[in-house]
Amino acid sequence: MAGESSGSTSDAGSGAGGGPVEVAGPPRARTELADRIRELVEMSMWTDLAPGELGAVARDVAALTERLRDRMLPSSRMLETVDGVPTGSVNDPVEGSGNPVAPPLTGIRMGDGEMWASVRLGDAYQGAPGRAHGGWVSAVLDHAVGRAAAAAGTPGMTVVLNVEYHRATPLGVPLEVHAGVAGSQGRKVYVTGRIQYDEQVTATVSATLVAVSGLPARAEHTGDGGRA
Ligand SMILES: CCCCCCCC/C=C\CCCCCCCC(=O)SCCNC(=O)CCNC(=O)[C@H](O)C(C)(C)COP(=O)(O)OP(=O)(O)OC[C@H]1O[C@@H](n2cnc3c(N)ncnc32)[C@H](O)[C@@H]1OP(=O)(O)O
Repeated sequence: MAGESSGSTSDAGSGAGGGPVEVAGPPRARTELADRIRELVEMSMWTDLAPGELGAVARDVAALTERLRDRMLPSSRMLETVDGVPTGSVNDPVEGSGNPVAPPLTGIRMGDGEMWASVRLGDAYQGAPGRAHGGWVSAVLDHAVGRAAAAAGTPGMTVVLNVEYHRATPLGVPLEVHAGVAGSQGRKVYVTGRIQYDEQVTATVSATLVAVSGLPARAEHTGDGGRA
């Protein structure tokens, strides 16, 4: 996979010069499909079509789903492997640009035990009126701390996630996400992180992860979906 411009990611970790490493995107056709589905979801929240027209749109959507069902993998993309290693970043429900459920994360940069990314939470992610749902804010931070731990070469599972919501996290704007490993003890890896909008930190996280052997220290994009 290494060296391919689409469908593979850079190693999680520092670049040759020690600086952050850009993470390449997945195959364009998969991102495009997921983007169009995201727009569909968002528009379903805004549309004021009459019920009869909504019914017709629903039938159109069902027809598109049938078209996708036409040719299926033996198991869902969530379980796809590359060289026998389970991978997740394209299909991840937080990060994955190929997963329409994901906001997703964009402009991901990996450093040594650190990650940075942007995310825009659209109207579908609203909790309290006009602000992002706290569960999604937590999900973004959980993912960020997982990536930072993996970037330190100690991929693991979150066992503690303490999120503090300092102020409203706004919808529909580019938010900046950062997480970095603060220390470790045995298999436990301590990671802190934050989400901010326009220099204002809206939420912070302090997490403990337990390093689990067998998890990949790098995230690769999946298979050949969308390239054909
Ligand atoms: C995760 C995939 C990473 C892939 C990386 C790929 C590359 C990067 C790409 C993309 C980034 C991906 C980012 C993913 C983001 C998603 C993250 C999630 O959704 S995580 C799901 C929620 N968390 C769980 O479901 C864990 C549930 N817990 C467990 O399954 C077990 O506890 C497990 C496997 C984590 C550890 O179990 P044991 O049996 O191996 O180990 P024991 O001995 O119980 O614990 C080890 C140490 O941890 C402490 N510990 C365990 N739980 C603790 C807790 N709740 N609080 C404090 N310490 C705890 C223990 O006291 C022990 O400490 P002492 O070594 O004795 O000092």
